[in-house]
Amino acid sequence: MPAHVRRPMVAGNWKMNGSKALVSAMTQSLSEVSLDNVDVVICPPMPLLACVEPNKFYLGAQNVSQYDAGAYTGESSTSILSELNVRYVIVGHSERRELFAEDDQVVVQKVQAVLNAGLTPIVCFGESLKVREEGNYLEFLYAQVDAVLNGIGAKIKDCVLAYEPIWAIGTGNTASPEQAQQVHAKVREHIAQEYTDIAAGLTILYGGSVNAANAAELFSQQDVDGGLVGGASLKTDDFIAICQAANNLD
Ligand SMILES: O=C[C@H](O)COP(=O)(O)O
Repeated sequence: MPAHVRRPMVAGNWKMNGSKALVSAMTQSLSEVSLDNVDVVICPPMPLLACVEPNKFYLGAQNVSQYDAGAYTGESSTSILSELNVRYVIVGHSERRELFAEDDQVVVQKVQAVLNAGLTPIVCFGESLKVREEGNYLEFLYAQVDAVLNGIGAKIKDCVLAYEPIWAIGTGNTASPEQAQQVHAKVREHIAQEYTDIAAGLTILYGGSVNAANAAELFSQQDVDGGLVGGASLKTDDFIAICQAANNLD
C-alpha cells in the first residue's frame, strides 16, 4: 500500500503576527528551495495579503466574511481576497470559534461563500482538553464535520480539512503521531460512509505545535496529509524545514 496517496500540503497560519519584513524574508527563503512535492500556503494577517507576491507558494487568508459586500465594517469579502491572489481561506479555526463567537452555522456560511468564489476553504475542527479527557472526542469531532457536510454535501471534495486539537495549539503539547493518525483515519472513515471516493482523496492537515523536529513523523502517518502550522511558520528556517519534511515523504 503506498504510504501517501494524496499530495501533501503545509499551510503557515501567522495569526496576528508577522510584518512586511517577514513577508519579504519568507518569500525569498521559499524561492531558494526546491519544494516540488508539497503545496505550500502562507496565511499572513489580512493587511499583509496585499504585500505578497506568491512565488512557489499559494496565498491564504485567515478569515473571510460570509457576506458578499456592503455595510460590514472591518470585514473582507471573498471577491476582495480573490483580487489579492488569495487561493485558500482558513475557516472555523478554534480561535475564531472561541474568541469571535463563530458557531457551526457561521462556519458553514463562510465555507459556502469561499466555495462559491472558487476558493478553497481550509476547514478546522478540534476538541478541547475537557472533551478529550471525557473520552467522547470522536463524537464531538464528527458533529463539527457533520455540520459542514450538512451544509455543503459533496462539495466537501473542494475543501481541505484541518484537525487542530485545541489542547495542542500553541502549547508545545503536540498530539502524538498515533493520536493524530487515529483522528484523521476515523474522520476520513466517517466521511466515507456517505462520500467514499471523496473521503479517500480528501486532504486532512494536522495542526497544533507542529515544529521542525516533529513534522516528519507526524506527516509520515498514513492519513496525515501535512500541517497547518502556527508559531513555527513565523521562523523562515523552521517553516522551510517543515515544508521539506512534507516534500520528502516516501
Ligand atoms: O493554525 C494553526 C494552529 O492553531 C497551530 O498553531 P501552533 O502551531 O502555534 O500550535
